[in-house]
Amino acid sequence: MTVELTVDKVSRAFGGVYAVRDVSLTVPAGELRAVIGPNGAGKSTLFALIGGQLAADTGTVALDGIRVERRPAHRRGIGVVFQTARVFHGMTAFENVMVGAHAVTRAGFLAAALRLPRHHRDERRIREKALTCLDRVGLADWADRPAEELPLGQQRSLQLARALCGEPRLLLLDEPASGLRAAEREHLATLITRLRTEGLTILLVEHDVAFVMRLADRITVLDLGRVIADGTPAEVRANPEVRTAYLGPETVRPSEPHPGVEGVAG
Ligand SMILES: Nc1ncnc2c1ncn2[C@@H]1O[C@H](COP(=O)(O)OP(=O)(O)OP(=O)(O)O)[C@@H](O)[C@H]1O
Repeated sequence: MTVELTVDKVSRAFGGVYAVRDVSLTVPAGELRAVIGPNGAGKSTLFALIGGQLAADTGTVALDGIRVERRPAHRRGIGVVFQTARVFHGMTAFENVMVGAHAVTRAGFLAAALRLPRHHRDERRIREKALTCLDRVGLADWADRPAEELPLGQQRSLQLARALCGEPRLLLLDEPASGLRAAEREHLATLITRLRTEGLTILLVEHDVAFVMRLADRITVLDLGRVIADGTPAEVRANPEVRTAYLGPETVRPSEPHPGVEGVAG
């Protein structure tokens, strides 16, 4: 089920200004790749171009060599957890995940409306799948709780469960650790690592550079819409261009560690 992601020379401009320009990257199957960069570097735009929430002006996106950039988001086989995503209020954790699972049943609306046997089979399958997804993120015991009552860390896990129910081959996580407390971050880090071990290819945008350095196999660094570095966490940490992008040219001295890029990473 693992899949390789290839982004080739993707660009997208807003009002004549490039948010993402000629970005190319390859994430081998089963890799956990982080994308970092200063504010406005183009990280969220790049994610939306890969996930299909935004159309690219030029360039291609392929999964295992099959181009998907013209497909709508729900037909790309990509699960996305957005920075701004919220759980659905007034629904239990289980029902929240059911919404994700419904997206992948094929029998669809007509079968449901006519109450065909196929619909009942599907419904049972969806319920089982939703429970499995909750279990995968450690929320099985919380299935019947109203989603909005879960602590923020568990709401994030719930969003992950919802994305997993769409049976993605690639997972895009946009700042999944933002706003979480230390213990919740730890839990999330363990969960993401486990999903990767289970065979998912994962792309992660995160401002918490320490979190990223610990988790990622490789890191791609964006600045002003372009890729300025790509390498292992150690390579990226040592890259002078990356330090300059984060701090600005005047403030960087080669011998000086940068708290964002190096200091926190130990
Ligand atoms: N819908 C839009 N309309 C106009 N400009 C946009 C739009 N989306 C993004 N931009 C611009 O594109 C550039 C890249 O934005 P983007 O949100 O992708 O960066 P980012 O790296 O995710 O930033 P942050 O870390 O602050 O979330 C910014 O200059 C932003 O103002």
